[in-house]
Amino acid sequence: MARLIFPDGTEERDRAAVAAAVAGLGAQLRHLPLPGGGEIDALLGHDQLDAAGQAALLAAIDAHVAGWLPRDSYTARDLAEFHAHLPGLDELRRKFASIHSHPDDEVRYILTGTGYFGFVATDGSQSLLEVKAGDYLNVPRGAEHWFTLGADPRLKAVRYFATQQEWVAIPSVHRIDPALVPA
Ligand SMILES: CSCCC(=O)/C(O)=C/O
Ligand SMILES: [Fe+2]
Ligand code: NI
Repeated sequence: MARLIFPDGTEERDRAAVAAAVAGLGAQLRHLPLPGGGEIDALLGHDQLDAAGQAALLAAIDAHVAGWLPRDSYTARDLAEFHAHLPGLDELRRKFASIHSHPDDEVRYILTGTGYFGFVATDGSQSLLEVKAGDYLNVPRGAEHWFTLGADPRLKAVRYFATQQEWVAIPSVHRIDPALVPA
């Protein structure tokens, strides 16, 4: 389950407290465990799926989230796959690991792996949310945040787009608190 990490090294692991803190940041965190076994597990086991595999995984997740994420709440979705041999991984890491916002809600459903979403509160304080499989996060348009992968860069997430069909970022004047930058 998600945990919040603060610059002083303290953490919050209580599920309700983490969700409340994320809500206080203007985002929404929910948890929907993935269905076990069968086709999904086999697909999640591949670091990089081909187009047919990606389509099959997205279709399976569509069915899984149908009651949770109404189809009319997004116009497009795609599968983000990160792993150590992903071409351009370092550039992607740099792109995501600078504070930015989006003109569209940033809606992510984590399928496998571990990732970190950083947030800037209105008072300027920063915190890091660790997310894993089954975590659903909605960062509303305009909310300042960043994203980093863990030491093991493997992560798969479905990205849902409410309006534009692609990733657009608006840079922030803020810089990440050094205490929240991985050593
Ligand atoms: C977990 S999906 C990749 C990260 C991303 O799309 C984004 O905008 C992070 O802030
Ligand atoms: Fe983002
Ligand atoms: Ni700001």
